[in-house]
Amino acid sequence: MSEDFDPTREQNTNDDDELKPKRTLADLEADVSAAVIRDCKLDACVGWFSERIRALRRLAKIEKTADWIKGWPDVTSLAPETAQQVEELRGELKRHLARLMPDEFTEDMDVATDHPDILKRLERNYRSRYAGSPPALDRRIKALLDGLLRSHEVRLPGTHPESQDDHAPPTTAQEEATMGRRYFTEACTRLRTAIENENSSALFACGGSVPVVDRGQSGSADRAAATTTTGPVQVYWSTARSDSTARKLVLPLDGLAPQSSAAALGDLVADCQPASFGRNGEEILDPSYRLAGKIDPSHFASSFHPADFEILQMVENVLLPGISEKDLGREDDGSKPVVSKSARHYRKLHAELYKLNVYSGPSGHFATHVDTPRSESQIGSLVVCLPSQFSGGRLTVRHGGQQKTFDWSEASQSAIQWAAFYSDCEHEIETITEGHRLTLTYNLYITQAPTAKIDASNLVLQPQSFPLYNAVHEIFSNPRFMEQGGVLGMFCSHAYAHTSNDAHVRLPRALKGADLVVYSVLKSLGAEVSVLPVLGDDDRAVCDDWEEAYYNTSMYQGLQTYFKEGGELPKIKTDEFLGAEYGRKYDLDRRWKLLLLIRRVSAVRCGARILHSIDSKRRRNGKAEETVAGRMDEDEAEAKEAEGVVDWSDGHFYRKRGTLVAPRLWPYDTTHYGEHSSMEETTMAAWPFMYLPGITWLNRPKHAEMAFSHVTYGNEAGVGTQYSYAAIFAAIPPFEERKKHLTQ
Ligand SMILES: O=C(O)CCC(=O)C(=O)O
Ligand SMILES: [Fe+2]
Repeated sequence: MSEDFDPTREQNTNDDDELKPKRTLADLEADVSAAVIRDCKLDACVGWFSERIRALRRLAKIEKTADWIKGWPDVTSLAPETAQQVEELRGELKRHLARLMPDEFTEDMDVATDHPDILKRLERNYRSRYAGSPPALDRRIKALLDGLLRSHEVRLPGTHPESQDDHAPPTTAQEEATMGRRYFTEACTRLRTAIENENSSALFACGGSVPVVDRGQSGSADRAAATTTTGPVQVYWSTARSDSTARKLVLPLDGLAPQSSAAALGDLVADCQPASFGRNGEEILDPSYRLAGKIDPSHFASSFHPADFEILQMVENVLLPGISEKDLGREDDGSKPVVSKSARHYRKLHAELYKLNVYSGPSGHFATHVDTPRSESQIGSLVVCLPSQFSGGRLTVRHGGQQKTFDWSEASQSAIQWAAFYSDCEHEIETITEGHRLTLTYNLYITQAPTAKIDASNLVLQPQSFPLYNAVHEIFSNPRFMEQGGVLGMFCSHAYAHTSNDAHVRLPRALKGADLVVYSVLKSLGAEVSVLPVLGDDDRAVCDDWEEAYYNTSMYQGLQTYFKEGGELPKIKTDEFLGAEYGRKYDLDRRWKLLLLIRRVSAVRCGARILHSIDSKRRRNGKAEETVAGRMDEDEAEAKEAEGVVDWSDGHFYRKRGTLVAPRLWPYDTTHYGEHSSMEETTMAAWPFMYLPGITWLNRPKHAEMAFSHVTYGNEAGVGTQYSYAAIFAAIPPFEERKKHLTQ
């Protein structure tokens, strides 16, 4: 779409009056709202009826004839009892219509003859793809819908008795609104800062060392020393070319025994194969990127085991907060373990030996990379550096603008040193200038039965101990902040395999670092929290309905006429998926409001664009007054002021975009659906999502994951790929409800 596209170009007139729009954006918003509300009410009534009539047919075991597919069966051909039931349902439909739209419908109307429009809707509904088995809605997405609905309901035009604050002097009400808005923006900014601080202080890597002592002197009876120090380490290896007898190396080198000599170390180094690394799914050898040797675990063994030194417990304490000695239920004296089942159950690490690597001076190194996860449950990597003299070779791990460096050269001869970090953290090994840096690498997996029930509020056992807690507590304590409830969205700080088959059982349990803190803090303060995928970048959703609408000529031309000539509002194109189904089981009023909430309406944004074009034309003619362009600029300035915080509070709910959110974690998929369908329909078929307006986003996405691929046809066949982002959503209860969580 070109910025200077000017739809009024062909009009070639200088007459300003002719160019002056007959309607304003506010007119359009009001008209669109009215039209969409009417549509939602109609659809809700029709959907309600349609479900009942379908259930009735199934119950009466009647075949699905054309008659029924129309949703309006001919009662004369039915058994009297069924005919009566159909009539009762029709009566109910009329009552519903008459109640929701008294200006248009009455109870004594004849739907079939007076309202063919309703019959058409009915048939469409009856045929709809999801008519049979609507996807189940889980508790968490319901909480989001509730939160959004509650926070918008008061602002939806025509859904509440107008002028509640008619009695208050208008200026006071206005001031109050402005102050409320200012507070909201300011509170969101503070929240965002608190989350960022949490991100930057959260640990993503840890390390330690185990000094090598001469066991002959320290004595082996000392049990404490057994876990805090180590004797020399033995490494056994074999190679394909050597005979079957294993070779042996004892580290650190003592230069006395043949197996602890420079020659033995030289043998091991010589028996290594060049170490590759993964790039675009391929194993690559590129010494400029990685210069190292490796031995696979099938060809070596060592006397070192991380479990002997409680290294895994230490890593668990840092990378899986929530698991501590205390949480594991050990009494202080270590005697009677009182197992807190939940804590023990949740998050433990399992280490799997992956490689022996040797980085040798003067040029061994490994440039910045991220370790390829070997499975969806891999959460991190553990590197154990065996005692062997070397210089250089610092390991630096980075996450979210922070970094941690492990310099093992100084104690390289005298200790086993180790580091562990989350899998998605970038890291690099600087050049080894001298000696040999030998490491054992382990993949760290999170272990629990994937079916274990999750109550993630317990994951971080003391959410109160985090500074974020105080920030959230304070903000939640203010009735100005989402007084009616609302929804906060935060993109995850770490990457997760969130489009894997079992992601929905692993998350939120596998949340890392600050993500878990955010999750637990919000949860402990009464929010309903979930991790869900978002398609596309916050409000700039993947399926650009704006572009679609822009080029949808009938709507576009209709809107032009609407503005220029004061014509009728064109038919409003809307899109919502899962609409009726998501309203199922709710009462009728809730149902139409839900429809209204999740319906994607692009007419207002399309109209704003058209007005903008007209404005530019008029400006060029030198007669601009207060223009839409000016208003859009103002909006933009306002948005900037909020620094990306999307604020719903102005109530112009068709002017801002919503977010495409999948109602749960879907696995990656591929589809051929794209052949004759729009991108949006294809997305819906492969990866169903909901359009949710009014989420307050506190940050921007960081890690994308492939959501689905689709084969495209048309001029050129190809494969398209859609990405999604894991985000934490918090449905914030209304002030009155959340007060009870704020007592501490
Ligand atoms: O040896 C190290 O410090 C890190 C090794 C590493 O990054 C790897 O093997 O992927
Ligand atoms: Fe690595």
